[in-house]
Amino acid sequence: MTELSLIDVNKSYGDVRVLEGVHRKIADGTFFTLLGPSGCGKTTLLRIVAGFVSPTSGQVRFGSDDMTQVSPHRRGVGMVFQDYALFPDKTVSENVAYGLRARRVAPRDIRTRVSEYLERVGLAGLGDRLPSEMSGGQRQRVALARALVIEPRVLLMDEPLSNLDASLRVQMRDVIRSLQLETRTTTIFVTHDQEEALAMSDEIAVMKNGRIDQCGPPVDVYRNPETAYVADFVGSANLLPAERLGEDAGGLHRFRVLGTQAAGRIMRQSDDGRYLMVARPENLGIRPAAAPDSAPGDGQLSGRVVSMQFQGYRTSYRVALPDGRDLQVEAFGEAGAAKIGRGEEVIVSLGDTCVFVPEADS
Ligand SMILES: Nc1ncnc2c1ncn2[C@@H]1O[C@H](COP(=O)(O)OP(=O)(O)OP(=O)(O)O)[C@@H](O)[C@H]1O
Repeated sequence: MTELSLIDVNKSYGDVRVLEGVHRKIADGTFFTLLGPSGCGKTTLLRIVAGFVSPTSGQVRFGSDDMTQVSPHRRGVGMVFQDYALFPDKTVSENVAYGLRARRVAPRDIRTRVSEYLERVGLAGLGDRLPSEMSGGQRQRVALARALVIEPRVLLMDEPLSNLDASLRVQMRDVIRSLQLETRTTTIFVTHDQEEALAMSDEIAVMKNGRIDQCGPPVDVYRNPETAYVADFVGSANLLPAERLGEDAGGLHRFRVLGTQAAGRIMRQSDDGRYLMVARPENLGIRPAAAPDSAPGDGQLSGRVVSMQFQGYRTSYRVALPDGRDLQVEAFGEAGAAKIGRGEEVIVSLGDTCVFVPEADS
């Protein structure tokens, strides 16, 4: 169990700044996810925590221990990689035993702990197989057992699910998260898959160009994105230009949005006073314009359905607005029962859960 501190971590390769001012405390036992597109610095940060890469400046601490100059094999980290990185000529048990042998644990204890961890990952009885005789999901379970059997201070996982097919990926999320909760190992998990990050994490750090753009529990990051980048990267979002009109009682701000008005919270102040409204597709309402009392009122926009996809429990609509923009709307339950057809005129209500972010990215 370890609290992990990243203290003003910077990394440059020549003139290229790969990490800039990464500063974060990760509480003991947290499942912490680094989420971002390719090239934003996730793997570099993970490798700095592991000790394979030295930061240009800054510190990595495990508890009160400064690990910045400590070599990787002395940090007590367990690692799981995308490509499993198992020894192909060693059996499953030998693979799992590797870290214990290196630590000179007594052979009898090694046997006990290896079978305990094989059981924990659901591979009891398969210890004599070679990795080549296992499926992708099973190989990743071996890698997980090998990383956890040493009872690491910190577990580091670099896109561990990316090589698995879609349904196995979803199943393995559960395996990894359950084991992490059982062992309470402080974990850093790298992914570019926002769904994976939302489903598994205690905290998500959304990275952009070597910086953490926003960090928080999944529900917070999803509901209260502070930038358009985060709103767009985590879940899908309609982003509409919004002109601030003033502040209501209760701290809500009133905006003009495409000719109508909407109120909501400002998540981060804009330097130039320009904002975007973030509206999640599932928070927008949709109804036929032909219904009685359907002139668009406050907080409503008129549009026309240009595409409709019925997906059972929900229906996804794309609604074209008169100014040429499209809105994505998701309707669930009865409202989502594909009742509105392609080409129909509709009224979209903006609802009261919209938030506002600066138009310009910081
Ligand atoms: N050894 C290196 N020398 C020079 N540049 C490097 C080195 N390692 C990484 N980089 C650069 O640092 C940036 C961040 O790379 P990193 O692998 O950390 O990104 P990432 O977010 O993990 O992306 P991916 O998901 O594609 O692995 C990239 O622009 C990469 O080209």
